[in-house]
Amino acid sequence: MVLTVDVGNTRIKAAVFEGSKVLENFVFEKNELEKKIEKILKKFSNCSDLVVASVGNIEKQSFLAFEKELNIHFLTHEDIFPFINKYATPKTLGIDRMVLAAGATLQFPKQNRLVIDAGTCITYDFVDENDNYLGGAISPGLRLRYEALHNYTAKLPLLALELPDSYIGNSTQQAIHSGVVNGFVYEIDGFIDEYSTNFSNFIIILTGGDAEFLAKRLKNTIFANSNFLLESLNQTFQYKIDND
Ligand SMILES: Nc1ncnc2c1ncn2[C@@H]1O[C@H](COP(=O)(O)OP(=O)(O)O)[C@@H](O)[C@H]1O
Ligand SMILES: CC(C)(COP(=O)(O)O)[C@@H](O)C(=O)NCCC(=O)O
Ligand SMILES: [K+]
Repeated sequence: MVLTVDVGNTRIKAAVFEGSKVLENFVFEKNELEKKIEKILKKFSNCSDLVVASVGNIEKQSFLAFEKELNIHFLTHEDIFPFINKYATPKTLGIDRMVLAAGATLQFPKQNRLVIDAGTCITYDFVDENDNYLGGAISPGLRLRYEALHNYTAKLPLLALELPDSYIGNSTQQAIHSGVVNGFVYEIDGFIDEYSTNFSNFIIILTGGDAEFLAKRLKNTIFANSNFLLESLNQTFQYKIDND
């Protein structure tokens, strides 16, 4: 059994895998890390490996307490990945993006793949049919857009996510909802259109905390898989064992 842990900038997501099958999923806050992992390992005492991808401010040291119980694999860009990394700054590429690209490469062979992760940030990652990782884009996520408008202005309130009535917002609140939610959806549809113009035979994978919300609202039909990062983490680990 393998315990996978994804430390994002908002929350921690974890899952226990038996082979390629998910046994259970968990979501928790950063300050609950040790307590939650302890609890998971008590329930799934057959876990032999803990695999972590962290882009949050949690480092390897936070997991060393569990070293007696299982093997810790804290992934970095120095690990082995199934794609050719063409990013101009491979050392600064987020490990979450590397894991997503690895999962896309392994799960969808011989085709162009675009992974969109709508989390704290929206990340776009493109791996072509020859398994070259080319890069993508980073932009503010849904929650971050609401917070940025409030934090960097004097007059804009902090609003909770709400569907806008129209693209023409007729009040401050509606204008913010339209700008944030419609802007978010238009951006993603715009990127998908751009990729579609330039590449054929490509698959789109949508994941992250806002994936379900988004999938229903995009012009382009794509299926969301909120668990894609954790599944990819499990696959990246299996790939590492097979190829090390
Ligand atoms: N319970 C929740 N707590 C925080 N964010 C949530 C929650 N449910 C949905 N979200 C949405 O998920 C996004 C964060 O996604 P997530 O994948 O958890 O981020 P990260 O991987 O960067 O930590 C936010 O933009 C927010 O709109
Ligand atoms: C872009 C990110 C902040 C996204 O983080 P997330 O939204 O998943 O919490 C993360 O992938 C990161 O820190 N990347 C480093 C820069 C890069 O990928 O080029
Ligand atoms: K992301």
